[in-house]
Amino acid sequence: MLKRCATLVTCQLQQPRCRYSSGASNAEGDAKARLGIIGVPFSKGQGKGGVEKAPALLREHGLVPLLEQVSCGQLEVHDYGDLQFGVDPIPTEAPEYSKIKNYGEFMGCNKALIRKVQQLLQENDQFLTIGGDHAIGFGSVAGHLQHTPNLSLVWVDAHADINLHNTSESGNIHGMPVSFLLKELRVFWQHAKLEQTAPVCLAADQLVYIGLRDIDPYEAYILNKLGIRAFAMDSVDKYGISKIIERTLDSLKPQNKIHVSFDIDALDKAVAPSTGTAVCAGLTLREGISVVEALRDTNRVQGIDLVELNPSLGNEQDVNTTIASSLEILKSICGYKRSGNFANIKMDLFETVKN
Ligand SMILES: NC(=[NH2+])NCCC[C@H](N)C(=O)O
Ligand SMILES: [Mn+2]
Ligand SMILES: [Mn+2]
Repeated sequence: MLKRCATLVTCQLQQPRCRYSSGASNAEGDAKARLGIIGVPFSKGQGKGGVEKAPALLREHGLVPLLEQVSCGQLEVHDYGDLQFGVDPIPTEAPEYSKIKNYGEFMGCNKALIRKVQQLLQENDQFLTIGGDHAIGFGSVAGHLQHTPNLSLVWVDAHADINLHNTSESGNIHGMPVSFLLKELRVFWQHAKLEQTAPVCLAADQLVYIGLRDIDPYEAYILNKLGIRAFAMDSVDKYGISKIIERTLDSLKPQNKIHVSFDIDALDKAVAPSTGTAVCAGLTLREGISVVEALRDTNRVQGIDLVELNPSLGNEQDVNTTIASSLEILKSICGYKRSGNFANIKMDLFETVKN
């Protein structure tokens, strides 16, 4: 019996070895891939305090060892701590920006993040940005774009976050980061001087949304006008998540690296209640995991954001549920296989049995 088991394992060694598959392959073959983590405790993109506590909380819940463990020893995780940032002045020539809440705080933080992400990519194969609210999606993706101009962005979210200063109903800048990234919308932000801080921008055809179900009217107009691919929850329900994943992968240029910006409110309230703008009828945890597994398996994911986990919202059970879901998403994107993997087992255990 045990002998058969040993044979079975030997035969199956043909299976591709486990490696941290979500990104650039490592030049030295067997060398571990490096993942750099940066915490961004920014909460000024919306009105609810508490979201700034998420990076420390995820670390307390063992984020770093967890990611090293699920990558079956193929990943070295480097935690760069939390981003330090200041406040930028509001451009005097743009009094309309004062309609946005905390523009100066937003720019101060994102400029620092743009620089930090470039450093992370010089020193690592992949990076993970932990928010904070989704306003930091601008700096994270913009920093990524300055390092790797050929980039596709998968924005997993209940919201499109593509408002402009003059279309936002709330004035909350966590509902706007995508508009700062797109080439086609730069003209609306001309006083932000983005050509100095983030000259490389994203083409609308390299953005895909998954999970949308709360889109403002002007956002719907922008998505339509720019022909942006958006798989809202009605499409997920109509076609099923596997079809949506297939269509997402088909739409990404195969030579491009991938940035996955995951807003935890993409998931259903039942599995992610502790978030500032929860919307019902979202992705199940299994659907969320399937999305990130498929992206990971392309071996092209180079940047990841996990945002909008707010431990000050809901009761203790809500917070624990939301932390657990966040960790499941991050585990899967960093290499955890639900189908199991044996790439890093000690083969000599089987040798002993055989003899
Ligand atoms: N990252 C988020 N959770 N964004 C929610 C944005 C909600 C709304 N569309 C707004 O602009 O205010
Ligand atoms: Mn968002
Ligand atoms: Mn959202």
